[in-house]
Amino acid sequence: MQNSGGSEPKNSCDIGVIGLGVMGKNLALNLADHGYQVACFDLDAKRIDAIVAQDKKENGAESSRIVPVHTLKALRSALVSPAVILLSIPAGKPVDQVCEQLIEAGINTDDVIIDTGNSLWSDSVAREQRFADNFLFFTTAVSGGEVGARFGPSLMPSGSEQAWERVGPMLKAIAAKVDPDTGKPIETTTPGQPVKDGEPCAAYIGPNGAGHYVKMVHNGIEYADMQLICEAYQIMRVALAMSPSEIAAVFRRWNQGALDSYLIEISAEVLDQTDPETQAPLVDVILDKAGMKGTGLWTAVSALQTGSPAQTIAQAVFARSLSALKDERVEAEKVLAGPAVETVSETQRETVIKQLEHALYCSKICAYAQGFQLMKAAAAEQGWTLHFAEIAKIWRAGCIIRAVFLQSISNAFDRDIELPNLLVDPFFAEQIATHQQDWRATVALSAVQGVACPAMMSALSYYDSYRTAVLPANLLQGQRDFFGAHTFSRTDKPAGEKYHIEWSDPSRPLQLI
Ligand SMILES: NC(=O)C1=CN([C@@H]2O[C@H](COP(=O)(O)OP(=O)(O)OC[C@H]3O[C@@H](n4cnc5c(N)ncnc54)[C@H](OP(=O)(O)O)[C@@H]3O)[C@@H](O)[C@H]2O)C=CC1
Ligand SMILES: O=C(CO)[C@H](O)[C@H](O)COP(=O)(O)O
Repeated sequence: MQNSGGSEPKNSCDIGVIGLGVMGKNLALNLADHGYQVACFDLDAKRIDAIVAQDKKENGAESSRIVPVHTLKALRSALVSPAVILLSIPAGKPVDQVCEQLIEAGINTDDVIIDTGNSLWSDSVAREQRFADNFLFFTTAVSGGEVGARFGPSLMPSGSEQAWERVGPMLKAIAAKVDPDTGKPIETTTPGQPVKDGEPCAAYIGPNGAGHYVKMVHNGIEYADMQLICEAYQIMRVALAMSPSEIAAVFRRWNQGALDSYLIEISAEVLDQTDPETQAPLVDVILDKAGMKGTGLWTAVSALQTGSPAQTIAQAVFARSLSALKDERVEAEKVLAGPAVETVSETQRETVIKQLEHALYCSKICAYAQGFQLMKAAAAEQGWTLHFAEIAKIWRAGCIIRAVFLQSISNAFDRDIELPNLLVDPFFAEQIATHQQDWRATVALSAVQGVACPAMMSALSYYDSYRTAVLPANLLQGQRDFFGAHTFSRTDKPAGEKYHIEWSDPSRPLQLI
């Protein structure tokens, strides 16, 4: 159905979209490219006009494939029954408000509302229960930013299987696609010519909450991946005295190998960009205060709550927090001493860059290992059955962390569905064994040079802790028992048996508690 923008048709649209911001507008156009009739609503009528205009322009047509609607009631009336409505609005209260307004607008109990925002996973669990008598609340977390939403995002759907049966074909259609033979993304950025073949980067994750949890961890990994790349940049910039464009060239080279990823690719683009106003490298005029919307923070909090070690992800969050203390850092630089060292000589440069490439790769393996370990812990806690090979597969294209490396992760979980940690998969264990000396040399160099690399260092400590059969937690347990009678288990007795030393008694007797 074509629409000139004036009429509000009845019962003909396949799907409605509420919220025509960065993501919603592009998801709607993506749906239209796949042949769905889309009714679009936003609080701001200008955004509704804008999507109609953009659609006409992209298609060189007189009329738009988008059906504009100006009230939620009109939106519901425009849709076939049972209806499917996709929300692309800020997470939190707005989602509850719009759900309430949809009830008032006459939504039916068998209509499906899909929240596509970065909602907190526990909110999604609560919403399904809260709205159970009103409609089917479903979610699909989306990754891929503006371009992903337009031409193929990675989707992490969750909710009732009944709703998934209905919305699955639509979500699979608009998702990014991967060549099943190579595992590589099949890309397009041409409006009206969507990729139809290939494996879709959309797979049912599980009950409500599971999809948003997986997306949250995706973002936590995204934070770590970005921070690790930034640390590699900083080491080259400070310790090797390289220019942004020289570093961009290194990233482009790395992008041909194991580090091949969207984030490396865009980092090179950013570093090569000149500021149109000053002609300086753009990176030098971007203020070094990192923003964040919260999903990485939620991941770190969840890791702490589930007792799942995800220090590299947490360090990436802290690195953003520390970056925000710009004024304090400027003052601290004037008074706090760093090491008195020369930058690395030009003759050493290539060796150090090779070591850095391997350090980044090993650290990245650890960040992903932490993310998957966290999802495993959460799945056990929540009773979800998460298919990790499938999750790695749907991250191969469309999303921000898309990378060649995800195929290796998927293979690892295919080899062993119960794999406790990616680090012990034979492929990854061998990769780290091969490259660990370079990783250690890089971390040592950064310490000697006084270049902060919190994520890389924490990843190495994670690796060294994880491979250590006896950690100093034995001394820690002794300390706890000393000051608080917190008891300890013994290596030579069943783990369930608790012991205490009567520390105040000079003879320090051992008691079985
Ligand atoms: N941007 C990104 O890269 C990604 C974003 N996301 C998530 O997707 C969601 C949308 O993000 P994004 O498109 O970037 O955000 P935008 O701010 O660009 O767009 C949000 C849209 O929602 C509309 N809106 C807000 N409140 C309401 C309401 N109560 N009723 C109806 N419409 C409302 C806004 O309307 P108006 O401004 O006209 O008032 C706006 O059009 C968020 O949850 C975000 O976290 C997920 C993945 C990637
Ligand atoms: O979900 C996303 C991509 O996957 C968003 O881009 C995300 O919001 C970015 O997070 P932040 O603003 O905290 O850096």
